[in-house]
Amino acid sequence: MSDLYIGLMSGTSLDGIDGVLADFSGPRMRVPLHASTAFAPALRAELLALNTPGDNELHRAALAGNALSRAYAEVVHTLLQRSGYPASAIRAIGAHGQTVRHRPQEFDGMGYTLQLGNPALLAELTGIAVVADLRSRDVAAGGQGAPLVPAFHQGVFGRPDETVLVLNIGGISNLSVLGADGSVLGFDCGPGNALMDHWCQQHTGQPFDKDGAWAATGQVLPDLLATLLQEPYLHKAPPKSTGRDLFNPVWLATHLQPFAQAAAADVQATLTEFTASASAICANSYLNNSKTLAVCGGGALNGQLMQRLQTACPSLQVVATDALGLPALQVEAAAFAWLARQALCGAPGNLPSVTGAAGPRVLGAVYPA
Ligand SMILES: Nc1ncnc2c1ncn2[C@@H]1O[C@H](COP(=O)(O)OP(=O)(O)OP(=O)(O)O)[C@@H](O)[C@H]1O
Ligand SMILES: CC(=O)N[C@H]1[C@@H]2OC[C@@H](O2)[C@@H](O)[C@@H]1O[C@H](C)C(=O)O
Repeated sequence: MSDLYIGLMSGTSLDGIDGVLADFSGPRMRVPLHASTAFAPALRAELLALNTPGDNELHRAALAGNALSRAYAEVVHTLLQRSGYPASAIRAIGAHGQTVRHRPQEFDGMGYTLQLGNPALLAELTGIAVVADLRSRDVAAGGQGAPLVPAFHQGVFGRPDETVLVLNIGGISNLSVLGADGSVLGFDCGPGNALMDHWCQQHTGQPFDKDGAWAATGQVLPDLLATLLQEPYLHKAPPKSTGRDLFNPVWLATHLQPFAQAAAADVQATLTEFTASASAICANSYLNNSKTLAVCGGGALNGQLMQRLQTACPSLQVVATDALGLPALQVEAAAFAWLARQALCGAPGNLPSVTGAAGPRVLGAVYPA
């Protein structure tokens, strides 16, 4: 009998939505289908704006949540149409929502993490149960609420004979350290594509630097790189998580002030090197006996970034997760299908060894079909 879930992810890159159909009926999860859609420009602009305090936020956040859920529903309908399955064949949708604030333990040890979306509307539009708000319970238990994917990474990429390192490079980058003994560590390394995307958009009008081709035309600026690498977050011990609350255009502009005369392509080359270095520092700190650094997220499609990462991690073979059986752009959405399944099974989704929560917790709120 099939055991089908849909996972939907729209992450900190704010590029759009990835959705997968995931089948858990066999001994190994399978992903028979992947669909993605870019955000409509107006929705993207509003979600981006809602990342920083502004006027009339509650109203605007609610409307943006509705628009996001409609876009999520379109991805679900595409997956159903292409697969031929009726809505009734899907047990649940794991819907991440759009993170617009992430301040897990900032305020007297109890903060919040906020993912916009309207899961009730998504359930209504699709006729499928929705599991949403997958981070708050971990935060309530004293955890970071992120990253959540390491437990899923362990199930899919973990090996009994060597430590496997998995690096997700989305808007923010996060590392999972999958021990041969089943132990799992994980934390956010720092910026992923967010800073490179911003600079590229500002100077070329393109939303991202395709294959890192623009960065490849520039020279890394050593003084700027050294300044960026001084960011205190990079030197904090885990558990830790971050987001656009820290790595945003204001942060970048502040660090760039003394380099106002620098050529834009050199800054892009330096941001690419910085992104690779911030992740490589993490990977190189947890080598154990690992041979492979498996990269997922859109960063895996940036050839220049992958090359810089390989140079910065000489003892590891840097590959996209495609080589390990799950394409780079499907991993996060598949993780949210898995998290929805955990919720319906009443099983924990978090790992206290990763998030620092007081214990394992069943994550998410369920909106029945
Ligand atoms: N061909 C490509 N060349 C260079 N960069 C690419 C390419 N394709 C995608 N990207 C980068 O990947 C980003 C999207 O990655 P992804 O979908 O993993 O982000 P996300 O879901 O927002 O991630 P997260 O939730 O982990 O922050 C784009 O914004 C872009 O920077
Ligand atoms: C709060 C939040 O949305 N965090 C995201 C973000 O994007 C990458 C990194 O920062 C990671 O911590 C997390 O996403 C993945 C899916 C996670 O929870 O594992």
